[in-house]
Amino acid sequence: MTYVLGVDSSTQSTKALLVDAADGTVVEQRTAPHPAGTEVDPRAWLAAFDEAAGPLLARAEAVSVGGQQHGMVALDTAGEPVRDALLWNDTRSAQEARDLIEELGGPQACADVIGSVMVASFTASKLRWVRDHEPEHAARVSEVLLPHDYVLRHVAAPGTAAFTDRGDASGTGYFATSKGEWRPDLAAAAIGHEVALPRLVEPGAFGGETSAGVPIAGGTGDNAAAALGMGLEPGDVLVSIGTSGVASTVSAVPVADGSGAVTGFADAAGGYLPMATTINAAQILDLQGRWLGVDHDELARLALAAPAGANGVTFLPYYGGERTPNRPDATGTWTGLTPRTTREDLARAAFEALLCSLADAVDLVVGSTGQEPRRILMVGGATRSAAVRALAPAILGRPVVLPPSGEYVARGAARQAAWALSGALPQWPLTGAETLEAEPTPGVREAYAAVRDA
Ligand SMILES: Nc1ncnc2c1ncn2[C@@H]1O[C@H](COP(=O)(O)OP(=O)(O)O)[C@@H](O)[C@H]1O
Ligand SMILES: O=C(CO)[C@@H](O)[C@H](O)COP(=O)(O)O
Repeated sequence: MTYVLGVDSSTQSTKALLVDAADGTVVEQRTAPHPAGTEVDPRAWLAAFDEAAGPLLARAEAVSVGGQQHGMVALDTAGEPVRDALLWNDTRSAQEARDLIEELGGPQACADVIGSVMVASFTASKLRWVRDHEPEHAARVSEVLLPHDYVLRHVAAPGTAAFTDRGDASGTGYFATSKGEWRPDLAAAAIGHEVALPRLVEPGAFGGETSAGVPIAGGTGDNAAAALGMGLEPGDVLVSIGTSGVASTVSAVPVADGSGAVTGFADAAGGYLPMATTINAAQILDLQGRWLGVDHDELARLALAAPAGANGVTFLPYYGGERTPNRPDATGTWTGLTPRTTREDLARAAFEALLCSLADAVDLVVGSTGQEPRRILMVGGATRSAAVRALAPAILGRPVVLPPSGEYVARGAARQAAWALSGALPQWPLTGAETLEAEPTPGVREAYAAVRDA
């Protein structure tokens, strides 16, 4: 048996899968939590890697990591963090994103250069924020990595120079996505001086090895890894409901959407990954459960006991600011509350708001391709909820393919490692997927849209 190790270093936790390289069967699985917040000491991710993946590494013949995109890991000359990492869901750099867009010549020019219109999530805007608000930290920044690059360097033998891939690089704001090249001048313009950037590893190649000689693939961003893990094909739309809500698809040609609705990232296989991302997703349900004093199962039961439309209760779930639509300073807005509103209505409204927000993201991605999707697939932690599974096809207005419960980012990282090991992208069957169907409830989306557009 040849085993490969795939790791997802995502927003809330590290998930490690030891996988049979021949067919993708998961042999062992471990996780470790990450600290909460949008500003995190990145060394916590290294400890989480050691806890979750460390015990599996000795049995693997290759390893790779998919990581939360965009996070700014700013290091000094000794390779130590200058400050805590600012994550993709930290919106403090919204003005800096606008400034950088203007310096590039406006939204379309920005999309033409980097593939996307920058938002607060992008690494470059965070570098600019540090330059303008923490000049003493900015002056000490000598190298900038993304979360997965930082984890991979920890996994690699001491002295290995950091490496990354074009998928994750395309979310920085200083990478020319359609050309596949760093733009070190844009990184320097963001932070105020030149900084070292990780070496780019080609799709399906190794970038280094561990002290024990286990080869390490280039890794990638978590959404590019999920596309690999799901075997996404053109025409498929993947909806991921984790900390972020994501609608993504794969494309052979780059996207440059000057409206900013769809980001034109690269994927991990040499193509592109048009995406729309929300900042508020699974945690809408976490918060609602806390407010109602119930766990996830009870929240789902309450929601399914209320009628579609939650008796007129609707809300915009933009609690942490939002990115799709681009409202970094937004907060949550509830409407339709009356003396007759029940706990069931409140629970139902949470699922409907989450799914309406995701339906908006799906529409944007579908609109960018101009084609009705071949399949809509759904993954991520919140798909464990019976109410998400029941209401998703009704609100998305289409059947939804649900693969067996699993960690598809980590599976994608494992597939990347197996690719580099064998020299060919292995075909791993995805068996046991279920198709979820329900009568569409367009009225729910109309009510949500009315509040969103008010
Ligand atoms: N049964 C459930 N119902 C709803 N949400 C759930 C359930 N189980 C887990 N979650 C949520 O899923 C989220 C974690 O999903 P995950 O895809 O691992 O996120 P990330 O990759 O962003 O770290 C958490 O917010 C968690 O509360
Ligand atoms: O910012 C984005 C995509 O642009 C997010 O999708 C992050 O990549 C975090 O992902 P999760 O931890 O929620 O999976």
